[in-house]
Amino acid sequence: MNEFWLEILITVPAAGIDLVCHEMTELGSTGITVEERPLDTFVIPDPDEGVPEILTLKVYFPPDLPEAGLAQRVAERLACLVPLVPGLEPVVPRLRRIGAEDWAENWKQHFGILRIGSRLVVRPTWEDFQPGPRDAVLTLDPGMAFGTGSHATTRLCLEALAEAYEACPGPQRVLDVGTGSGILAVAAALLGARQVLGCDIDQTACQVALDNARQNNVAQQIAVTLDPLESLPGKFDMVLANILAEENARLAAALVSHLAPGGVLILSGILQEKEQLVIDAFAGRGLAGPDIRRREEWSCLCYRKEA
Ligand SMILES: C[S@@+](CC[C@H](N)C(=O)[O-])C[C@H]1O[C@@H](n2cnc3c(N)ncnc32)[C@H](O)[C@@H]1O
Repeated sequence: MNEFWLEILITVPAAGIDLVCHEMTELGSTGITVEERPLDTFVIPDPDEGVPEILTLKVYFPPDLPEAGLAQRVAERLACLVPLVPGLEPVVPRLRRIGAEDWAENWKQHFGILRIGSRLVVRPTWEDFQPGPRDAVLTLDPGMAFGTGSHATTRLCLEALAEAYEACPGPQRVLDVGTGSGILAVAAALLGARQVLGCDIDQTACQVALDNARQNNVAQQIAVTLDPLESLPGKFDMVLANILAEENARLAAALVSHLAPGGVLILSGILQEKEQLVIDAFAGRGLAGPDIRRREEWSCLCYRKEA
């Protein structure tokens, strides 16, 4: 692994982003980010949201590239683009070294041991933890799928799920729609579910969920499928869906039809401003609730199907 990277900041008119990225890649850059466009795989970009006219690119070069003259070469490439990109300024950018650990390790600081309710503990693989006698420890190495527990939507689901298992016995048959990393499915199995079915539209997520089930020794209780919710057989004592508000609303009939009488429905991934959209979609479907939990800008709605 490289010990450091070379980082250059360039301000670029929005219309010139593609051309500048192309030139920087030609110069040897192996990574570029746009500061004003943070990538959040969970929030669909708002098509009405205007893009700023001027954007800041952070361009990363590997250290084996000759450092001397790199900023000058970048300026020359920018100068070539000036006739094509009105407003582009071919200044010699400042170059700085950043430690590789900034990338590879720093994010781990934001993902530590998480205790949820009286028994559930989410532990990243690199953290040591001495469990108490009643602790259900979920060990997770975030793969290429959503769900570490640190996102508010997952956290809200985990809290609602853990609460459902405060009563004994907790839900025995569980359906996790949009299982992602499998974090909710694994949590349910560790807390006592006998049968958990996770489904996802993403094949990588299904694989990661299975890996996490194996890592936590609950693979026997968990099945994962790519099949769409509408085609899944069975009724469940708990249905979890950490998907977007619009998707929860679209799937309302199918989600409720998979609930056994008295079953618990936990809906997450709902921006607070979209709460009413989901409440309206689930009204008149024989459900009591919702109990609403909120964290940051997110809401989680919990219902119980009438027995
Ligand atoms: C926000 S992630 C949630 C992951 C995990 N359950 C958690 O709570 O952290 C949403 C997941 O739902 C999946 N998804 C979105 N729409 C879906 C649908 N209609 N059916 C099944 N999975 C869906 C996505 O592929 C993604 O893995």
